Amino acid sequence: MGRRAKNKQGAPDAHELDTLISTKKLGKRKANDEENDDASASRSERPAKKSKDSSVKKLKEKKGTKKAEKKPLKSSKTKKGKKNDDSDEGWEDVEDDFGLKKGGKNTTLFADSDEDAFAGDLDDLDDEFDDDEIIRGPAEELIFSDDEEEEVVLKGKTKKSKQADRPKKIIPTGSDASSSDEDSDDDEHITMDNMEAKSRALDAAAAAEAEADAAEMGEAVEGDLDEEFDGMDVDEDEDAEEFHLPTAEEREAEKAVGGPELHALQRRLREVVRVLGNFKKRAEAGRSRSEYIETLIADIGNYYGYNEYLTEKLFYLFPVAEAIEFFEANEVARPVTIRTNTLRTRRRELAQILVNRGVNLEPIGKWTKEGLQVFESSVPIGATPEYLAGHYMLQAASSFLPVIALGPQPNERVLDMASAPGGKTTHMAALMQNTGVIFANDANKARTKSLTANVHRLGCKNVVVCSYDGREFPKVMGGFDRILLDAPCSGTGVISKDSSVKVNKSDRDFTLLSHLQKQLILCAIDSINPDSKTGGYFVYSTCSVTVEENEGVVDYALKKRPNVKLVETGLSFGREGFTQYRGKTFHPSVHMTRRFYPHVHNMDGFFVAKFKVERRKKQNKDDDDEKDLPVLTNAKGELAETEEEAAAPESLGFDDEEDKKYIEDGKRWRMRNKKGIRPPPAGGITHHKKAPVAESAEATVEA
Ligand SMILES: C[S@@+](CC[C@H](N)C(=O)[O-])C[C@H]1O[C@@H](n2cnc3c(N)ncnc32)[C@H](O)[C@@H]1O
Repeated sequence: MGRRAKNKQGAPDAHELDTLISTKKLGKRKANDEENDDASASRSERPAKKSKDSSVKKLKEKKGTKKAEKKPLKSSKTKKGKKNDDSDEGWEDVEDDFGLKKGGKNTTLFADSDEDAFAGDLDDLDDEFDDDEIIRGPAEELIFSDDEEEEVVLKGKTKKSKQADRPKKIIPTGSDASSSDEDSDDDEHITMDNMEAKSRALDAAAAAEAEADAAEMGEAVEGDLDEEFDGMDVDEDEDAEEFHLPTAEEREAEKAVGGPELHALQRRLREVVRVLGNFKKRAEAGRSRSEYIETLIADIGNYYGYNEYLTEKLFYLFPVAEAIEFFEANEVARPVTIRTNTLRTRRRELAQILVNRGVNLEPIGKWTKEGLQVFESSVPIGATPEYLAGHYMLQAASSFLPVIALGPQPNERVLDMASAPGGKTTHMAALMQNTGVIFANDANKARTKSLTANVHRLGCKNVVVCSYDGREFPKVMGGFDRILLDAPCSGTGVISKDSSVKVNKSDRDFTLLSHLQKQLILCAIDSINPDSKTGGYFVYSTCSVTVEENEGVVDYALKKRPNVKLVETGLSFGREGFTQYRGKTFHPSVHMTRRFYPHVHNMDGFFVAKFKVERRKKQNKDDDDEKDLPVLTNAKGELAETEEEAAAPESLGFDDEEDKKYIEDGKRWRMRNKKGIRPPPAGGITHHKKAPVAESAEATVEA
């Protein structure tokens, strides 16, 4: 059995993953769909509701058994914390659309996490990520349905809980690999005594697993499809009716009547994967591999509700069997994780308090000293007193990674070029122990509201919030020791959070986004001080898994800026970036970039690249690239004659004349605030130049 399959996140049928796309697994999807009226455009092509097949029934039985096995929170402290709770209360669903039932009223606890990595299609930016709702959210209690199916009522629609069982740990661990149905063992519960030991054990297992995973990935990517499938336990029912791959005409006819019947679609998916596993042996005479692939892509799109364009784009990232795992993982919510705000508390103390409140949690693993994974909670995790006091941030595990890779140091000057709502900014502030300065920028002014709120809530005192189009840098500011560009992207890594991505991205979106990303990456590189004594590092990240938004952008930067090189991210897990992809070849050092996947690491799809920026050498006048370089300016926005001049730290000095009025304004402010004196305006009130903000992210893309 492929180890990747074993380590998949704890979907209700995760323990059955030794069969790659078993009937049960496909059945689960069907069950979800039948009960979720959220039909997307492409899903409208799907067949109308049908009665549940036997596989779904089997799945239900299984789930019922697992529910019965589920144990209540154990610690006495927990019980104490739950004294007013119903015994069946607990964590219902950790998706972004947490469902709450109270007195028949349906409410949504979280609009989204603090982190909200997705920001691709710049049209959803204003509303999607505003976490005010989290801050103000009613402290209602989750009511755990007694129903065997664990259905929750969400916004007037019935939806099956995707988190019926306790989710698996983030990144594959030894315990995951050997996990059976009993993944909610009592001894997995954290206590203050076992926390450190458990963390160490987890870390050792995770490191070993990550290593094995990387090795396996190497084999899988290079391996022939036939080999990939040969060892797999793909259903092979000898008695089953012989499988016939439909012809193009037959598929057209099928489409005309609303697509294939669901059961037939499931079977066809299975069969095509099986055939592709050993094409020579299993293929129908006279049919080509590309016919099978074409059918499979269309069927995956149809089954999981993606448009064909995106299905194909994502499909080719993986060997066939693994692609199915990826699509399947996008149907399951990722675990809820929180980041301890070390400016306010310690992880140990936070864990203790939350355990007392009835939260079942564990450290995420060795790779983070701040992260905790929440398994269950009898209190709303986004409305505890500790949350409100800024002791933690609700933050996807993947979002820790670029900050860890960047490693900002105390007293540095740092730029977070696209920072709202501030998950990573506040993390950096904590690592810098509130020293130095972080310019937290975001082009979308509306989004800086939640950014500012988070900065205040978490007690970050070294953050300056600003709102420029990132492409204005280094014209507005430069000379940074480190920069993070967590770029606007398509969000293909966070489909489990935002399924609209499945249908709302076109070829044009990807072209425009990667163009914007390429512009931003050059501006970020040019804003680094190559002479930084402590840094000179830049991290590029996205919550997308497509190559054109990741390796394609990184490779472009390497070509355009010979003064930068990729360095190791320092992250202990993650797959290597592609150096070759569908006919494209990237710089060999691109292997140092890291990819993270939901089906492998049990976290959102993510990409991280770390660069070291060196001083630029004089460019050859005949260099064709020269004309593509942006106009060089120094930190004051003046045209710089040379690259050295543009990058020179001296250019960052204050211009006394220009700053005089700002200094005077500041003095008057202090007088007024301290003594209540209303100072006369000296030369009138100075209006700071309005920040040039990108009209909107959408406009940026449309441009
Ligand atoms: C992936 S999100 C950032 C998430 C953030 N780093 C965090 O951890 O909370 C990308 C951000 O880029 C911003 N953005 C879009 N276009 C931009 C541009 N041209 N310049 C700067 N920011 C931009 C969006 O408003 C969005 O907030």
